[in-house]
Amino acid sequence: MTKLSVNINKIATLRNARGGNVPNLLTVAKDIEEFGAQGITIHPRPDERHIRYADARDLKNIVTTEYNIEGNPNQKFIELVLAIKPTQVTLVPDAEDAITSNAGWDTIKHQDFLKEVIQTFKSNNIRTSIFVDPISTIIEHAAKTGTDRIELYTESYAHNYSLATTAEEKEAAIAPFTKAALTANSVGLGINAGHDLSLDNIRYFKENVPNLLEVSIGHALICEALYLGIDNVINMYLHKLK
Ligand SMILES: CC(=O)[C@@H](O)[C@H](O)COP(=O)(O)O
Ligand SMILES: NCC(=O)COP(=O)(O)O
Repeated sequence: MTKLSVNINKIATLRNARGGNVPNLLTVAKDIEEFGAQGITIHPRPDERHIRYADARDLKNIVTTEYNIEGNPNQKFIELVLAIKPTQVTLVPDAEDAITSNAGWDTIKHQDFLKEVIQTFKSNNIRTSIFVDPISTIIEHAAKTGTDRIELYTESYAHNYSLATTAEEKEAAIAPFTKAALTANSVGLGINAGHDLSLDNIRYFKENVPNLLEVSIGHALICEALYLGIDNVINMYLHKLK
């Protein structure tokens, strides 16, 4: 089974637009779990443009499914995660001014740093995942950091799949991810995935990525919910992820 973790960054973006508390992030998180999602993901960014550090702490008392916190492990982020102790921390190497996450880790260059941070989290009983591109050597070196899982950065799949008009083009879009998953399986890493996954592309991804444990989905899911309703959309994802 592949778990669906809903990224609620965009709910916080909407709330922050008016400076008040509408929509209420905690209520939405609770409802998302009630609608069947098996996890809540947040990605607090240093400028707190959507999720605030206080939200991350408040959610700890609300989330009863898997709580996944993503971010670049600077000192402030590490302290936040250690204070909250979520189910999982996902390390993402994003620049402070990045509009959104735009690359995976270089697990060769940052091997020592990743080892140290991952050890810190794991010794606090927090599952670790690191965000990576679907490249075999990167994944083999990810295993050497001691991380429990990797999160495959799926932007290129989503982009190429959206342009594909033939079976061959769809196969070309997914091929690096199938190969990456086989590598991850062979070195004992659990596999998560995320970024730009959507109702359009999720089923083909799930069908072609062996042992996919979890997907975190935010941007597309919230956009789809504008037309279809969030309870309905969550159920559609759960159906496609069976
Ligand atoms: C790690 C990742 O892939 C991201 O998708 C991220 O969590 C989304 O962040 P934004 O909502 O800030 O674009
Ligand atoms: N880790 C990916 C995530 O949480 C959501 O990414 P997106 O669906 O907002 O692109």
